[in-house]
Amino acid sequence: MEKRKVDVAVIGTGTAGMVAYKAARKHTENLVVIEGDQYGTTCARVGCMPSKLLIAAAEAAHNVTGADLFGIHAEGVKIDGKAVMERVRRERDLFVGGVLETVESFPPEHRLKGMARFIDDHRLVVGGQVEIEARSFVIATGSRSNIPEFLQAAGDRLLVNDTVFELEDLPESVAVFGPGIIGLELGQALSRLGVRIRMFGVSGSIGAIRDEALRDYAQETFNREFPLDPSANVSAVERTAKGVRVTFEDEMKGEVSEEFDYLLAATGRRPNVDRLDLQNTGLELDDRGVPIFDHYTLRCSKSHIFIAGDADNEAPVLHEATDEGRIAGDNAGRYPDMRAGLRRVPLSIVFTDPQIATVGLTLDQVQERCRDSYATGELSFEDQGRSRVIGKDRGILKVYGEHGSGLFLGAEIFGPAAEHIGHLLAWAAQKHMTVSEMLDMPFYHPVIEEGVRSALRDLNRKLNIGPELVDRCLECGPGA
Ligand SMILES: Cc1cc2nc3c(=O)[nH]c(=O)nc-3n(C[C@H](O)[C@H](O)[C@H](O)COP(=O)(O)OP(=O)(O)OC[C@H]3O[C@@H](n4cnc5c(N)ncnc54)[C@H](O)[C@@H]3O)c2cc1C
Ligand SMILES: NC(=O)c1ccc[n+]([C@@H]2O[C@H](COP(=O)([O-])OP(=O)(O)OC[C@H]3O[C@@H](n4cnc5c(N)ncnc54)[C@H](O)[C@@H]3O)[C@@H](O)[C@H]2O)c1
Repeated sequence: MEKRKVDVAVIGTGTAGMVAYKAARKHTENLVVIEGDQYGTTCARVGCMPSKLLIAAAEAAHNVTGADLFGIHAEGVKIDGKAVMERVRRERDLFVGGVLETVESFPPEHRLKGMARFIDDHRLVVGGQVEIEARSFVIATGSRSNIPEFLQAAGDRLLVNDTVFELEDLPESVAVFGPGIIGLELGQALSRLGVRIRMFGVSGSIGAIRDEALRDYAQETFNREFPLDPSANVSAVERTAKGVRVTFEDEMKGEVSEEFDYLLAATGRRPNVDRLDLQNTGLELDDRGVPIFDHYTLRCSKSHIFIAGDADNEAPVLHEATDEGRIAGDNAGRYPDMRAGLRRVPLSIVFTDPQIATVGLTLDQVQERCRDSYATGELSFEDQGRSRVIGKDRGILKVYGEHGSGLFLGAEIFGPAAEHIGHLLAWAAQKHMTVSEMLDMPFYHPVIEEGVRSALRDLNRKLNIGPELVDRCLECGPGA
């Protein structure tokens, strides 16, 4: 077996791994970045980018078919499924191409292909052929779909995010399992592109929404477009000659069987740490087998091993993978000297319509931190001026603030432009602004952000800080 000795070994050449490699390389030229599968990253190849491309096509279709609201009737709308999927792949390949160029810019002696596993605290075997001894490591192995056993009965008609974008044409029908982030984004997009879908959940959860009222409202909203049961009772999944048959309990009809072309499993993801043979290291693991690590240094236990991205199972989104890769790579490079890295205010956005966004502390974290010492401001987008003008008037915004200090703590949104409002609120939370300070900022008219102002005013009133809330605010302009 070939043996190599390096300062730093980065395991995984996804987003976190590539950023970690670049950060570590500022400290040493004797390093290696390992990839066990394809280059190109989950985000570009089978995640963020192709899913957003499919959603963009769905939005275009929805804008046409929804134009009736404005008195505009588009006749004979035709969705060309092959063209839709071709564009998704064409644009996706451009994003992947950009990543591949970056990987190819790394010196060949720094790149290694093969699955890595630990044989002890300082040594890896890669692809069964190369032994790497390193002073420090970064685990950046990402995550993969977690598919419950009973869904495997769908056989070759079982889709996950790795395979769905490879479909040549849009199918006629898809059973979507998991009304989480992936299921909602892809399921709604498929539905808007004319695919018959039905969505099944187990735990009552919808897209990680914490607030019960918001969750119920979201369920009702999605149910206007496609059937979604977040607590479905599914008794069987079978492969049939045509596709997949799902047997489930319908509230009105009792036991029902429905046939679909495909079954899409969007039932959560698991970190890729189970194939690293971590038992050969001295790392302390949590109950999911993920190394215990420090949030600011990304150091696992008191070791020379760091972890970043989806592998650590903390905040499996792209900008966190990037931040964590930078911190972990820098610390692996400078080890045993270490630095606490910048961790940003949590921000999550789900690209459904209406969108879902969570900012700062979640409702349960607010309750844990403040007990009864917090208040919730609220706004319904149903009578928000700009939202009504553009016909995007479904939604609720909830904002949380602390009694006494008047600090803005966090927010949950199911509504229009949540991707933008989420950023606005995240920036305010990271700057530790009080609700009053946020209300001192300018608000144009007529914009959706005026709804944010209304929610903040409601919050300040409930915190006994703000001015009295008036029913019809004249200075706000009509509909604000
Ligand atoms: C459908 C979908 C849509 C998404 N949409 C969004 C979005 O809109 N916005 C957002 O912020 N996030 C989104 N995400 C999440 C985002 O894609 C991930 O958080 C991010 O890509 C994680 O990056 P990573 O570097 O941790 O993992 P990856 O990019 O998966 O990289 C891990 C790499 O490690 C390799 N590897 C694994 N094990 C080994 C081993 N033992 N040896 C060697 N190599 C190994 C893998 O092959 C892989 O290349 C989405 C995810 C999915 C699935
Ligand atoms: N816009 C974005 O930022 C974006 C988009 C997609 C994915 N992601 C990331 O990917 C991660 C994984 O997404 P995900 O949607 O797979 O996971 P998720 O945890 O968001 O949702 C999984 C859903 O599947 C349900 N479920 C579990 N077992 C089931 C079963 N047997 N039958 C039916 N439903 C079942 C769960 O109750 C949950 O609702 C997310 O946490 C997110 O961080 C982010």
